[in-house]
Amino acid sequence: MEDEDAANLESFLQWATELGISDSNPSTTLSEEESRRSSCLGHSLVIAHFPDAGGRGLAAARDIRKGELILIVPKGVLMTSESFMMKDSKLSGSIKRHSTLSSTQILSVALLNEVNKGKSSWWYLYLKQLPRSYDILAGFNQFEIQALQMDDAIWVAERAAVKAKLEWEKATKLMVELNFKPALLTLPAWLWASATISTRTMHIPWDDAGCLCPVGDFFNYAAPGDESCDFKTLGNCPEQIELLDGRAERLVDAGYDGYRDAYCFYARRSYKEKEQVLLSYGMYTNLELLEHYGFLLNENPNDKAFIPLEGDMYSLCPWPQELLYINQHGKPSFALLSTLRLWATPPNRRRSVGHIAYSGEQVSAENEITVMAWIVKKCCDILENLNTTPQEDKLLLRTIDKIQHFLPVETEKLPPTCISELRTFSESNGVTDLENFPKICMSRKARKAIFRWRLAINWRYDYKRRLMNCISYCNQIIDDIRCEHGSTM
Ligand SMILES: C[S@@+](CC[C@H](N)C(=O)[O-])C[C@H]1O[C@@H](n2cnc3c(N)ncnc32)[C@H](O)[C@@H]1O
Repeated sequence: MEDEDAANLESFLQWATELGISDSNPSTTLSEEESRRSSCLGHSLVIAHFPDAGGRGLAAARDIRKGELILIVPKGVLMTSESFMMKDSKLSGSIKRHSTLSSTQILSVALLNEVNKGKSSWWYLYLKQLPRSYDILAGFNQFEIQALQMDDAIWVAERAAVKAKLEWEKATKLMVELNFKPALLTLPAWLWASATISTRTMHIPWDDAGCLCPVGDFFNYAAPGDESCDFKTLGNCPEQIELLDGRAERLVDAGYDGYRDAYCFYARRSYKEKEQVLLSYGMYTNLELLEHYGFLLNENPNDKAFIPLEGDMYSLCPWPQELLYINQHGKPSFALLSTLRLWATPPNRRRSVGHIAYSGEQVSAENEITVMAWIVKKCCDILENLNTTPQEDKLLLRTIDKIQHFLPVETEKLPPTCISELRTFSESNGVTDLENFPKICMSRKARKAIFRWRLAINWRYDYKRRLMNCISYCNQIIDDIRCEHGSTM
């Protein structure tokens, strides 16, 4: 199987090379040896495996400077609804008769249409490189969704599943017209196609659904941090300036370049040889990464924990609700604090102190204590009402580690909540006897189910840790104020 995968990858890279995909900047003079190279990779990038950071990905083939052009994928190789239709008049004619389908539905049908062609598809070698399954929320079953525990997260997952099913139902007539094989008319096939699009497409200006970009879609993700454009570093890379995101201070590491007629990828920072070269797909919280990409980051600077507020609080907030959150270190956001400070002010004084609250200043020591105490109580209430404590989640994660490594599970040492969740998981995978637990890892399907269950527990554990950090943060502020103003506060 590994030999077969390696052979498939080699054929794919040969195909990509013939079609003009290249990791060399055309304006760079290559050595004779490099010019003879038969692969589109090897000058700037090589395919490598990163078990803890996305699996298959691209590593630096040499030291790379920030801003360097590292990969070019010509327009002709991009898979877009337009390019699919150009190569297939039957598809194009049928799609015209289904004008109510969204651009993403059309791209999903077009992708499945290529899979339906098997070896005769022009993109066959690329299609063989696509993952066989995905872990995005739309594919979670009820048990996996409930394992998220938080109502908001459960709602996001259920919405994703319902949306995918509705889109599939609406596209079925077109897929029947196109004579898809029965297996490709099913919901699992649709979920595969829409997950391929969700996890791998890149933005193009002429189609909202984006494009699939062979080789370019091997880049794994790093969250955008503080990478404002450093013009001094870019001095040697004038082409990068063209990809500044309109506002001239934001560096975009990939984009369609109309001048080159190609998708171009630039290094967002400097890399040492063999380091993984990463791409920022956008700014996402961990729940959004799970929803759209099927993974979580241990350290995500853009992660946010939301807590439900009282109805009258929202009416005092002039900012969008997404700004009312607790950050990854447990600190309430500027908008959340400002809103709560105003809410904790008697209604007849709100007008006069509004400008203080909205500028992010404390209204008074007393007001600050009320706000911090409210947040502490809210976080404690949420934590108490969830099925498991963070410590129990940690135990479950350790237990899952054992299961994944085929080690025996000592259920007698686990608290009842963990046993109950283990039992529900095992029953939903056809094992009634917990002693036999490790055996269920034998099947690929069960391994995937365990992986998704682990993702859900990981997400809720991170959420709870943020709330606990927030409780410590707010209690510390209360203590500091009391210390400063005396314990009567
Ligand atoms: C565009 S693909 C990247 C290439 C992919 N690893 C492959 O083998 O084809 C995006 C997918 O890679 C995985 N991925 C990307 N970045 C990741 C990261 N930092 N941690 C874990 N998984 C990641 C996720 O499964 C995601 O949906």
